[in-house]
Amino acid sequence: MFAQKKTSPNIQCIDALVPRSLIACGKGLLQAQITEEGLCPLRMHIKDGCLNEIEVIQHSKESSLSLLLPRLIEPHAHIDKAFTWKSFPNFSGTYQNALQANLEEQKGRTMQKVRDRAERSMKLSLKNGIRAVRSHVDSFDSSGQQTWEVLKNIKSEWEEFVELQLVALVPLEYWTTKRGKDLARQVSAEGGLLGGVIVPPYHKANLRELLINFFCLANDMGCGIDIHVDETSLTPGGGIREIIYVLEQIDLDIPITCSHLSSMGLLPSNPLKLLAERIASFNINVVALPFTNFWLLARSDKTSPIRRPIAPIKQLQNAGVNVAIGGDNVQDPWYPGGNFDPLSLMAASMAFAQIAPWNRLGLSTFTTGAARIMQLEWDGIIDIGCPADFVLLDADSWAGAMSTPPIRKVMINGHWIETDDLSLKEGFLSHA
Ligand SMILES: O=c1cc[nH]c(=O)[nH]1
Repeated sequence: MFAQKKTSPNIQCIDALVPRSLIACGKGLLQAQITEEGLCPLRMHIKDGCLNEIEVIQHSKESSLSLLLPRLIEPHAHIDKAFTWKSFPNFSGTYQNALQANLEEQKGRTMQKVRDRAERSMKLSLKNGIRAVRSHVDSFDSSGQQTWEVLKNIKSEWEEFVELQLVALVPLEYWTTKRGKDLARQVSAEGGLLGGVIVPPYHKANLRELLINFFCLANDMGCGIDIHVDETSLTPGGGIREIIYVLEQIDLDIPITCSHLSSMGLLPSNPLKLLAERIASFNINVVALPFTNFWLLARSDKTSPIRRPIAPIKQLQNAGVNVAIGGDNVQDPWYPGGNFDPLSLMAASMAFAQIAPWNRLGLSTFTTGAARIMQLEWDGIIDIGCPADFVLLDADSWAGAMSTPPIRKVMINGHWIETDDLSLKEGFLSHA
């Protein structure tokens, strides 16, 4: 099924269907066919780890080509607690019980346990076609220090294969303490981001003070911010309004990402539009997290929820906000499913949020939008000179790719990766 060949010792070609919305506008590509799903049949010439030439090819209904994408991005994960569901389940599925089980799990954390979970997360990410992961890290006190230490090592061990960004996740109050400030210095030195949580009840005066302290600390340290905001169905948009109130008082020179923004989706359309415009005016990025939100929020024992709290992805995009979609928790007290599979997340997002990958803005939530949030070196646009960093799917249409998570091959800098046996990292790169 996968069509590849070598045309000379160091040039190889892949004939594939490539999303039109990810191809830089090359004059030579204007005559390329475009399928009804927005896919162009192209011959990709790869040399010295980069895309060297893009050639238009003919494609008929009978000839079957595979779908080729830039490797994808996980902009919001928790690899330190992934796979803890078995020991710390949360059968009630409530936010409160998730938090309680999470805190229980932290008490018995060892460095080995964190390493095992993180390695499993990174292996799955690589195998499933992910090139970068941003993980929030429970960073409170001494267990947090140990977790951070392990993940710092994992980050450098994996850098050749998957870029790992780390966000220190602590209560906002922690950033006012001496320990918090020491942690911020450490995170800054290690190139990480500062994080936190804002959920109701919102005590405005106190929250504003905490936010000013947090923003100024991050700014002084030169650290980006990625904060859990409004993961709730109560007081719609209450936390993000306070963030904006504070941002109006201070000047910041750091990137800001708000993850979740779930309750904002419950606002009526006019206030929602105005709030989205204010979010855009402060260049705040948003990461929507449908799996965890649909599982935890708007719960009641006897009714199935009809109105679902989730970031209003399309309204935010229409207002000019950069939005990505993340997988969030994987098999932990916050969500029992998930597998670091971006294709499964894409398929679920079709149902959760009517996000279609043949739509440019829809696809951007997994590709260019997510790359911008993580400030990755490559924006994910397929162009001459871009890295040959691809995932090739055993599917010849978007519908096929979304119906069952497809078998896939992963290429990094022009080399196919052997992902069948992920026990040894050294064995990943196939130089054949
Ligand atoms: O792990 C966490 C922590 C907060 N909120 C989540 O959804 N997951």
